[in-house]
Amino acid sequence: MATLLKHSAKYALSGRLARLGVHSRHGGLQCLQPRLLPHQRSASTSSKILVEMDDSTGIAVLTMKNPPVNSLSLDFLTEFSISLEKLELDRGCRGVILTSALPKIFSAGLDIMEMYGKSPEHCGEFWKAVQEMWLRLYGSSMITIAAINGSSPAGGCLMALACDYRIMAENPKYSIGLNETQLGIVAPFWFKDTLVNTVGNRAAELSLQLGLLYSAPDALRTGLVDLLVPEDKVLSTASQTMTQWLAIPGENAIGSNPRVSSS
Ligand SMILES: CCCCC/C=C/C(=O)SCCNC(=O)CCNC(=O)[C@H](O)C(C)(C)COP(=O)(O)OP(=O)(O)OC[C@H]1O[C@@H](n2cnc3c(N)ncnc32)[C@H](O)[C@@H]1OP(=O)(O)O
Repeated sequence: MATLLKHSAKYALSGRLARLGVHSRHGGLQCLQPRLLPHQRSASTSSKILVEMDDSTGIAVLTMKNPPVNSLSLDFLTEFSISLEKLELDRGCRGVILTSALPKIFSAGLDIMEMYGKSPEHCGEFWKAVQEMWLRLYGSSMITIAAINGSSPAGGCLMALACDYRIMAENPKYSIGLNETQLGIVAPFWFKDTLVNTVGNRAAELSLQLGLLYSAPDALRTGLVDLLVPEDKVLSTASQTMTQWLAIPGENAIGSNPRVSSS
């Protein structure tokens, strides 16, 4: 089941890339264009996502840049999933760091404008894109680390939860959590499951029923994030942590993850 999830998530979107006509030097699909530095390459794969890949380390940094708050619109989610799929198909890429280009905000969650006054067809497409984003991240065969450099409510929190490890800026003004209840909506079961897998049953129950948004220190206490660091160290710490994870022999860091190995 675990392997199935990994593989189905990995290949579910490959048809979309093929339709976009993006091909690679491996005979598969192209990840990124070459850059001037010999050991690195980098490309802005879309208007809302910047992907910087370091060939020498196998680490890619995926930076969300969808002002004003990195809300997860249909366009954004589509670009996000395509960017992640390109990295998944790049044999040289072993780890992805997810972060934000915007000051004070990681992601404001689902784009509220996508959910009101839209046709059922549009809502269906939007919801499918939300699920694809989650499947891509949660089922990734790469190590994924969220470098949370700002607030991250609701769907933004889900994105972070879908990563293997979460490092947050230790700014007490930043908040994170699945606060859907406070918005008058119920988080879908797979939002809940992702939270339970991270913080455990009781903390997840309280968190979801009360729609709690945690300050960065409280998020660390409850296990919602794994590490707090000064704001200007979030990305560098994520890189160091990734290097440590990638040094685990074989694919053991992925294979030892209970969400993957026990299902
Ligand atoms: C149908 C079932 C769905 C179940 C699951 C749902 C999951 C979700 O993710 S629902 C979305 C939940 N997200 C939120 O409720 C976040 C709301 N936003 C905020 O809390 C704050 O905006 C902030 C903490 C993210 C940032 O605060 P601040 O820096 O003070 O910025 P502003 O509040 O002034 O916002 C700037 C600008 O951005 C617009 N905006 C904020 N959030 C969203 C969003 N989620 N979608 C679309 N647009 C958003 C906000 O309206 C402002 O716009 P302007 O007034 O035009 O400047």
